[in-house]
Amino acid sequence: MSGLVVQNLSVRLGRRAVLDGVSFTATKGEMIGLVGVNGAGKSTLLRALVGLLPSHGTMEVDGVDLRRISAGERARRIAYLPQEREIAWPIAVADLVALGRTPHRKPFAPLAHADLEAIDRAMARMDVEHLRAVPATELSGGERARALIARALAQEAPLLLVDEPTAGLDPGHQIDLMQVLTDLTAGGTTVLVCIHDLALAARWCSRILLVDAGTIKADGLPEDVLSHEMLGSIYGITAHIAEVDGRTIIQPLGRV
Ligand SMILES: Nc1ncnc2c1ncn2[C@@H]1O[C@H](COP(=O)(O)OP(=O)(O)OP(=O)(O)O)[C@@H](O)[C@H]1O
Repeated sequence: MSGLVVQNLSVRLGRRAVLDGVSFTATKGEMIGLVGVNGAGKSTLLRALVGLLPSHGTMEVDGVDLRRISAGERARRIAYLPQEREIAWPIAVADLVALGRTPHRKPFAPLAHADLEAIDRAMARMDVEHLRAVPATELSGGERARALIARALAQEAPLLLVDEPTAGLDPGHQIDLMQVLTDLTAGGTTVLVCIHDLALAARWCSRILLVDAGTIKADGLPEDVLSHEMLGSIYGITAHIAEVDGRTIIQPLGRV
């Protein structure tokens, strides 16, 4: 089938089963929010999908078994934004974003026209064009986050995995980013986004996977998964939940 198929995915780290029999499918053009408390296993799921962790179980993208393809082929199918925003050397923003094209290029080949277009598109989407020549080590936290997201977007892979992409972004850029991700899904990209901001998750995601202690505890529409009961039992919080223009609005209020 087209899209992502995950069946019985398990990850052990040390003596712990950090992911335990995770199964779900994501069809083309879905924007799926991964929510859950700290340590639930959300980042581990993304890292297993990109092959950064040893895992067991089935992982397929568009019918292709991810375990049977090279790292380069995998990188043409999956783009990944890690949670860490560290950039250790003073690479110019345009060169950082260009790294997203690596899976599409022959070793040492110059950037092709298609690469340059993808880089420009990604920088425009993340509003970092004006920072093109700035060393990444001289960016603010939010600017650095936007440059790193642009690098992932430049990869133009059919599956985009992003770990807390809105962390550190101002409210305007948070909305811009969620709109960019939505536009990508309209073009057929499948997006998995780890997100703690339940207001953004409810407003923008077409579906929510609730990760709890390494398993998928709930999988459904935001208004079904992000209920008062779930917010109380999983997060131990109360919230104001309303509907505006057909969208679920969530405002966390306090502890249960
Ligand atoms: N190298 C490791 N060895 C053992 N346990 C690990 C290792 N790395 C992560 N873990 C554990 O795996 C669990 C899941 O971590 P993960 O980063 O996937 O959680 P998360 O849901 O993304 O959390 P957060 O919301 O805090 O980002 C945590 O309990 C963490 O302590």
